[in-house]
Amino acid sequence: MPETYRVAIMGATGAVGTELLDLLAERNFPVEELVLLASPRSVGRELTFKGQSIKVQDINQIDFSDIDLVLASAGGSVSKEWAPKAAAAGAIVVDNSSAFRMDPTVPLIVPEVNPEAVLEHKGIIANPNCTTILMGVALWPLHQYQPIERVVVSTYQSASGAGARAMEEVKQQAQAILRDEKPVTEAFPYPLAFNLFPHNSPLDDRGYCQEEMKMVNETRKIFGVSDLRLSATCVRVPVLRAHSEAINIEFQQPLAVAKALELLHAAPGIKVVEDWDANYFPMPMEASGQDDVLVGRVRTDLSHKCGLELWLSGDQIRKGAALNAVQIAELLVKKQLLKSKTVA
Ligand SMILES: NC(=O)C1=CN([C@@H]2O[C@H](COP(=O)(O)OP(=O)(O)OC[C@H]3O[C@@H](n4cnc5c(N)ncnc54)[C@H](OP(=O)(O)O)[C@@H]3O)[C@@H](O)[C@H]2O)C=CC1
Ligand SMILES: N[C@@H](CC(=O)OP(=O)(O)O)C(=O)O
Repeated sequence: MPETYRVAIMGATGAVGTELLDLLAERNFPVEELVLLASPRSVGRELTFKGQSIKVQDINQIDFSDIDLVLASAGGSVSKEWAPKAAAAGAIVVDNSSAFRMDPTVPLIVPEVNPEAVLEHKGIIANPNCTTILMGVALWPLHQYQPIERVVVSTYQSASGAGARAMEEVKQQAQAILRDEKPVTEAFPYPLAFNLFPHNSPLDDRGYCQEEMKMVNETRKIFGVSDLRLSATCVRVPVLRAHSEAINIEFQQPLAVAKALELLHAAPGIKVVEDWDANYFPMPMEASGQDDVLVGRVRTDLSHKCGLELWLSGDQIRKGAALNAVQIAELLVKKQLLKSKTVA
């Protein structure tokens, strides 16, 4: 009999949490028992897993020594409090928040890039930032063949990055504006419908916001290149659940477009989408719901002899968050690092 596991989802009612629930079912993850956790607001609410209704529980009432795997997706402060407790009780925590990503003792993993880092875990594994995951999947096969010197990336990020409430807000704003009413803004600082603005995370004194510096620092850690030169500009756009990115890459030596396409076609987690005659390239509407990162519009940078440019769209909630976390959990199973505890 294959081993089965007691799995807890922290933040089960959120945008990422509900996707985790769907993915565990869809990918037939070997679940023995599923424990759903959210804020006190949601205790008693029922969610469905494989046709079975499961009640959301209070995190304070859970004994983590009964749990084998925790998929944490309830924000940084909840993870900071609960992930170390769960790990100390013997569970492995795959944490979606940014709380532990840059901790040198915590592996930061994109399974298509650095799956072997799973072997170094000490109870907590961090899931990278969504824009970072999507870019990493696309850049890694190119970097393996021709080392990257420098990256300049501009992002076009969906409302889903700010959670389920923000997705609802952008829909409500669109309806209000179409009725000639003033849009309500709560999740975001400004109206997002029919608008865009630089990413709404705090700025540092050099003019970079947190999201932009996550792309720099997390990519360096995942690629194992501590001095990789990378500059990002992150922008929130009125799209529901897929992020797009325009990426300019400078390699050590020139990389032909045909070779780059060959590498991208062969790489895991990528679907090349381009029809130049039809001016058809990756679109967030088509990326939504897909597991693969859609990559296309690969062209030579006319301004630099070692430059290449590409465009991508990827589902922020899926590969940008929940799918990457479930793939890390699958790696733990495959490498026999996840142990099923005997519960009295
Ligand atoms: N690349 C990545 O890995 C990504 C990571 N994330 C991370 O995942 C987190 C969740 O994102 P998302 O699903 O979009 O956000 P949502 O706002 O949609 O969901 C938040 C979830 O956390 C729960 N929660 C809030 N406060 C507490 C608490 N005090 N105790 C227990 N549960 C709590 C909420 O429960 P309730 O419904 O009861 O309020 C809800 O289930 C983010 O904060 C971020 O850290 C998000 C996107 C990408
Ligand atoms: N990157 C998300 C926000 C987020 O959840 O990021 P992180 O997981 O790094 O906290 C966005 O689009 O805004």
